[in-house]
Amino acid sequence: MACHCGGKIVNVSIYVPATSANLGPGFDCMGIALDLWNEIHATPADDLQIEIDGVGADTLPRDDTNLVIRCMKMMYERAGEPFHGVHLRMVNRIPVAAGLGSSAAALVGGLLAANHFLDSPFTSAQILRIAVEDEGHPDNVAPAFLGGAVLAYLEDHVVTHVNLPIRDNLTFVAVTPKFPLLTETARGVLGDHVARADAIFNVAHASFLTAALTTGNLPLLRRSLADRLHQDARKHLIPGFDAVYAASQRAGAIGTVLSGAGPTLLAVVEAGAPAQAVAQAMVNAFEQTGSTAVARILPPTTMGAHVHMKAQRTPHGAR
Ligand SMILES: Nc1ncnc2c1ncn2[C@@H]1O[C@H](COP(=O)(O)OP(=O)(O)OP(=O)(O)O)[C@@H](O)[C@H]1O
Ligand SMILES: N[C@@H](CCO)C(=O)O
Repeated sequence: MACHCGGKIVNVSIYVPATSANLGPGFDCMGIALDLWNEIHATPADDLQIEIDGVGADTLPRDDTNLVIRCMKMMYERAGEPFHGVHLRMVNRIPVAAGLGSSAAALVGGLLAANHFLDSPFTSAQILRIAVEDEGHPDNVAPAFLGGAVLAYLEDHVVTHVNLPIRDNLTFVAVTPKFPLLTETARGVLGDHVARADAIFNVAHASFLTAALTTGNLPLLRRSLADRLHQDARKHLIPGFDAVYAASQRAGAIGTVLSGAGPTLLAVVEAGAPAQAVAQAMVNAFEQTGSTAVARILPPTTMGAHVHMKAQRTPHGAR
C-alpha cells in the first residue's frame, strides 16, 4: 500500500544526521546530533534497486540484507502489509562503523521511509521506540530522530527522553581513523559488572555534564567529560588513543571522548576557538601511531531526521 496522494506516487527524501553517543560519562543514554547528513531518496516499486553514493559505496550491500531495507521490511511486517520493493538512492556522508551513528541513521531512515509509504500508521513515539528496541540502546537513534543533545532511556517498552537546551558556545571535532570498529566488537570487551565507586563516578559526571551543557559553564564541562564505564576497556581497540587524547588537550580542546563505540575520538571545542588546530593535532597524533585519520569539524544540529515528499505522476499499472 504505497502512499498515492491524489493519484500520484509520492517519492520521499529522508535526511538523517550523524550522532555522537555517550559524550563520555553518559554511556548508553546521552547523545548529540551533529551537522553531517545521510540522504535516502526512495520511490515505491515492485522490485529492489539500491544505488549508493559516497561512504560505503564499495562495501554496503545492495540487496535485502542492507540495514535500510531490513528496517523498511520490519515496518511493513508490523503494519501487516506485504513489502514488494523500493528504489533507493542513498547519499552517505556518515562514516560506517566509526562511532558517528551510521547504523542509527540507516535504521531511522528506513523506518521513516516505510512509514511514509504505508501512509503513516505509526506515530513518532512508536517509531522512536521501534528504533531504540532494534538498536538496543537509545543514545544514537534518539538524537538522530529528534535532533539536539538528548538524554534517553528505554524502560518497559517506553522511551523516556528529553532534549537538553544546550548553549551555543561549543563545536565538535570528530577524528576518525581509517579502520572500522563494529559496535558489537566494542561492546564485547565490556564487563557485565561495574564497581560501585565507578557507577557513582559516572552518575556524578553525567549529571555535571548535563548542567555544564545547559549553562555553558566551560570549567565545569572540562571536569565533566570523564568516564569509568566504557572508555578504559575500549582503549586498546584504538591504537594511539592516549596520544590523540593528549594532542587534543595540548591544542586547546575542552575535553575529548570516545565517540559512541569508537574508533572516532570527539573533541569538544569552544565555538570560535581554533578547531582546525585541534583537528590537525589529532590527525597528526593518529599518523604518528600508524593510522591515517580524517577530521571533521561538526557543529551540533537541533534538527533531527526529516522527510521531504515529492509527488510524481503514477505510472500506468503501478501498485
Ligand atoms: N548508510 C548505511 N546503509 C546501510 N547500512 C548501514 C549504513 N551505515 C551503516 N550501516 C550498517 O551499520 C553497521 C555499522 O554499525 P555500527 O553500530 O557497528 O557502527 P556505527 O553505527 O557507525 O557506530 P556507533 O554506533 O558507535 O556510532 C554497518 O556494518 C552496516 O551494516
Ligand atoms: N552507547 C553505545 C553507542 C554505540 O552504538 C556504545 O558505546 O556501545
